[in-house]
This record gives sequence, C-alpha cells and structure tokens, in this order.
Amino acid sequence: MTATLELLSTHACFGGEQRYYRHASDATGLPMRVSVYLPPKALAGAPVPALVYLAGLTCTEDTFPTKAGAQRLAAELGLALIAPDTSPRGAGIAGEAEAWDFGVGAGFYLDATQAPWSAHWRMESWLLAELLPALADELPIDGTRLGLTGHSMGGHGALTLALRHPGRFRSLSAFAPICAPTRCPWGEKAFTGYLGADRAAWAAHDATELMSGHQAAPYPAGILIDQGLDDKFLAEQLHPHLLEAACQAAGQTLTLRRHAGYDHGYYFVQTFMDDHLRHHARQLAG
Ligand SMILES: N[C@@H](CCC(=O)N[C@@H](CSC=O)C(=O)NCC(=O)O)C(=O)O
Repeated sequence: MTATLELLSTHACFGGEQRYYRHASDATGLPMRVSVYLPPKALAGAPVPALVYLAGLTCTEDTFPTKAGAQRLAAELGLALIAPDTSPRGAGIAGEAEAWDFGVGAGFYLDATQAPWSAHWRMESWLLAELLPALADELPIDGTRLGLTGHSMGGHGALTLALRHPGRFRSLSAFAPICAPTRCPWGEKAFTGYLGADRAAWAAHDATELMSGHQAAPYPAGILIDQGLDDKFLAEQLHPHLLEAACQAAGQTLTLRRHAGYDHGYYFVQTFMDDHLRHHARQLAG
C-alpha cells in the first residue's frame, strides 16, 4: 500500500515520540493533519493499542498533545495517542472560518450532505475509512485495539462514532461531551448547515438518540464521562442528563462523574486524563 502519511515533525517525549503528520485524504480532497504519540514500546517495534482523542471546537491536532498532559502515563501504559484535526482546512468555501462553532475547526465528526460543505466536510469517512487504517498500516499501531475519547464537540464525535460503528472501538469515554446535539444551539446550527433543515436526518448523529435505539449495552465494560459543574456550556449545550437517562434505559453502564469547581477547559481535561487512559488501557489489554 502507498504511504499516505507525511511526517512533519517529531519530538522525543517520555522515552517515546510525539509526531505530527500530514495525511493525503481522498475523502475530504484536502491534506489533513494528525498528531500521534508513540510510546517507547512502539518505538521498540511492538504494535501497541491506541486511544483516539477527538478535540473540540476551535482546536487542532496540536491541542491535545500540548494541553492534555497524556503522554507520561501513555508511555508507561504502552498506549499510542492519536489526535486528528477537527475539520478540513483550506477548502476555500466562502465564510468557512467566520464562525468559531461552524466550518473550520468545527467538523462535528460527520459527513456533510449539504452543499457546499459536502464536497470536503467528510470527517467520519476520513477518520474511519482512511486515517485509522493508514495509521495501523504505516505505524506500530494495532488497529484492532482502538479506544475512542474526546472533549466537547469531540466528545460528541467519540460517542456518536462509537455508537454508529459497533465493534470498531473497544473502549469509550468522553470529557464534557455534547450529549444531545439535536437539542442544543451548537448542534442545531451545525446539523442545519451540514445535514440540512430536515431533522429526521439528525438523530443518526445524536448520542442520546443513538443510545435510545439500543436494547442492550453496546459497551458492556462501561462508558466513562467526566463533567465539570462550573462549565459555562453545561446547561445550554451539553445535557449529560439526557444521555444518562438513555444509558439507563438501554442497560448501558455509564460512570458519569460530576465535579464541583471544574470548568470546560484543559485544566479540567488534564485533571481527569489519567483516569481515562487507565479506563482505556484496561479494556484494550490483550
Ligand atoms: N471561542 C469560544 C470558546 C471555544 C472553546 O472553548 N473551545 C473549547 C471546546 S468547546 C466545544 O467543543 C476548547 O477545547 N478550546 C480549546 C482550549 O484550548 O481551551 C468562546 O468564545 O467561548
């Protein structure tokens, strides 16, 4: 297979390497970016399990490696960390970077069906059909042992992609995720633009709706979610209580931890990162 990953830079980090790649994507028709942390065990040649982290609105592939503080424990656990960019860039669509919650930096991890976005905003296809297979082909990553997590818009991406593609990911967690995008302003704006005004198409990208369609737990080993109670987006945008109710109805074990004093930012994310790494490492072992 032809290599599609172009190494842009690499940095020694806790005995492993923090790398940045450009990836030639047919799905988006644009060069896409991704960061990958390879732990010491992978550099020694052994294929390792990987945790995919989907970042939130306004973020890039650089946000997670520089702000989440995950590499030290990932090195110890022998876990690779994959952090894709949050949208296509450079498509040249009029106004694509004018809003911080739509367009550039706001891909919502789905394939847009509405012009002009449908030509390039194909994040689900890029991630699942191209990027993850390429990473497993070209790097010492075991593509059968992938966990998925994310923050805010990326938490929505983690929950929805894991629920839309059962069996593709072995473990699931999220930080302050958008749990019911069909019922919050961020989701309504994004879904109207990317999927069209007909709300019938939206449910397939809403974690609460997807969970409500399950009669049995899709992640029997349990889902972990952390949420700060001083998060300025909690009441209007995130709605974890709706997902909690849907999980209860489906028999899905959900550990939803609500933390007094924590806001939406990366001080919150890095505080609970070790717990998420251990949650995934346990379920990805063997
Ligand atoms: N510009 C916005 C704030 C944007 C923001 O808070 N982005 C979050 C994700 S929000 C949901 O997806 C984020 O992760 N930012 C990166 C960071 O380094 O904190 C505003 O004006 O409120």
